[in-house]
Amino acid sequence: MHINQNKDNNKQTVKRVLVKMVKICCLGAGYVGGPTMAVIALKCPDVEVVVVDITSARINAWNSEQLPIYEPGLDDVVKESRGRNLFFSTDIEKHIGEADIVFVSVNTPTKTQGLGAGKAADLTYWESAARMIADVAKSDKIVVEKSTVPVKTAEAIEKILIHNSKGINFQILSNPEFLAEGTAIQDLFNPDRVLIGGRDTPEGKKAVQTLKEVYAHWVPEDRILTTNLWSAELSKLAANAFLAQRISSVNAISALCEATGANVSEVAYAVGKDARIGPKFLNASIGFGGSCFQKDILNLVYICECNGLPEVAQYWKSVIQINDYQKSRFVNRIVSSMFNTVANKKIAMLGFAFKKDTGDTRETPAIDVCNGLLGDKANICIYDPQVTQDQIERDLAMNKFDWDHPTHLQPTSPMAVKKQVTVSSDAYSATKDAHGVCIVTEWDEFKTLDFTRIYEGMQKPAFVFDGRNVVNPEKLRQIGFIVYSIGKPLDLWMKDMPAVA
Ligand SMILES: NC(=O)c1ccc[n+]([C@@H]2O[C@H](COP(=O)([O-])OP(=O)(O)OC[C@H]3O[C@@H](n4cnc5c(N)ncnc54)[C@H](O)[C@@H]3O)[C@@H](O)[C@H]2O)c1
Ligand SMILES: O=c1ccn([C@@H]2O[C@H](COP(=O)(O)OP(=O)(O)O[C@H]3O[C@H](CO)[C@@H](O)[C@H](O)[C@H]3O)[C@@H](O)[C@H]2O)c(=O)[nH]1
Repeated sequence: MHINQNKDNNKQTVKRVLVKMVKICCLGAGYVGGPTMAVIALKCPDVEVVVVDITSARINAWNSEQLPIYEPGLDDVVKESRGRNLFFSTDIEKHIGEADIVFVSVNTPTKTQGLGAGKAADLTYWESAARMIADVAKSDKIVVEKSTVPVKTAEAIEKILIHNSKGINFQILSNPEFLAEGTAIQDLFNPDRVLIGGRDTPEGKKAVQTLKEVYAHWVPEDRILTTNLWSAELSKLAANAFLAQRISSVNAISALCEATGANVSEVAYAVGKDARIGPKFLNASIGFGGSCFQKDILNLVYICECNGLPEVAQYWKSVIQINDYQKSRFVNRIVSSMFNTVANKKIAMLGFAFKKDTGDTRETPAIDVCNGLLGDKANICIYDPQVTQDQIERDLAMNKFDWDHPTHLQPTSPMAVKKQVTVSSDAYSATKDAHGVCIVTEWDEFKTLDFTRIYEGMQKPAFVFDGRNVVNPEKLRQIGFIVYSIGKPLDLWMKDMPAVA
């Protein structure tokens, strides 16, 4: 028995040695590439994962104690695998050359110039990644679209690769990412689904199976969906459009709540109790932000227009129009409540990130609120627990859409950093001597602030404008504040004032 056991062990060892270690290279060490690859490395110790990037500062940060992005749980995941089977490098050519599977998770910003400007996806970074893969590849590769791209991008990428292939076989897969920032690690550990689109050929099916085996290390098989390439690409755009549409729907209702005395939290709760609708993603807010929703809907709108579907394009465009309306409605509430002027008044802004638990500020509604208030000559003092002063200053000096390019390629606007904006290291100093406080990010710590202390330090009348419904308006009114909460019955002070000037 002892001898047999040894034989079995030997057989397994031989089997292990014969199975070649799968090597993955990911182009793009950003919010998607970094966490996604860190989780693959953690869950698949038999796979070597190298994340590469053209921005060396980002790679240096991934190799340091201070990771380049803030994401709960990310530090532990990276520390567990880094140096074992997870590596971060700027040697792009070497690692593409050695990889079996190449993920491409580079920026796909909205075009700012030329055909489709303001709507279409800018595929410059994707195309240069594809050309680099074709240039340096010496063996067959599976190329995986991880970035969010227009439908039919795989076809274009395939053409670039095949026309430059030198006899190498490339299989293109679409494997869009559905993680949300702030919950990226739990989303990756326990995804609702993993979607893999591929060609319906024997080679295509084999490539799908290879990628499926990577995810099957920890994702139950029934959650790994396989489709054709175009369905996978379109599902990603459609999922984001549906999610954003829910927010615009509840935000549109929030305006009606304010006009009628209904309470948007009660309405959303009652509506969400319908099992067909469901309770999630119905929080009225100052408007959605983040690098994805607006960009991806604009991209969808452009694709509809290009396919001769103007009515469908208009339908999705209205989701963004309501979002813009919600942001300007918020600014107008602030200005009209404060005697129609905020000139030279200190307004404290609590939060700047586009949602809690992230330091990401891409397309954050805070930028629009700042610009709206600055247009009315306010002095703004900002506090966010995760966003640096440098980032805030860059955001306020940048032109729309420039934020979504690699950091070292971001054009800086000639506009000087605004003198009317200061940044504080805590909520109490930010609100000291302020006329009004606006809450733009739903950080948990804002729920437990000592508002009596804040009230005492402020100018009177003291206003709170809660764009995230994080404070209890009644409790704040008892302290003495005039309170505006999105979609909630209006303070007597605001009853007859116009919501939109
Ligand atoms: N952020 C999210 O939550 C999220 C979720 C799902 C999908 N996506 C999509 O994933 C893609 C990446 O998003 P992100 O948020 O990670 O962006 P990001 O800006 O954080 O990261 C992209 C990285 O790609 C690098 N890069 C650009 N061109 C390169 C090249 N040719 N070779 C190597 N590196 C290159 C950049 O330097 C940058 O570090 C986008 O298409 C986005 O829409 C994002
Ligand atoms: O009920 C809600 C839910 C969200 N938001 C806002 O909507 C924006 C986006 O939030 P969320 O979707 O949670 O974060 P993202 O990281 O932008 O994730 C979205 O965009 C990613 C990029 O494509 C997708 O992968 C995710 O599935 C999709 O949720 C933020 O400003 C939120 O504050 C609301 O206002 N109300």
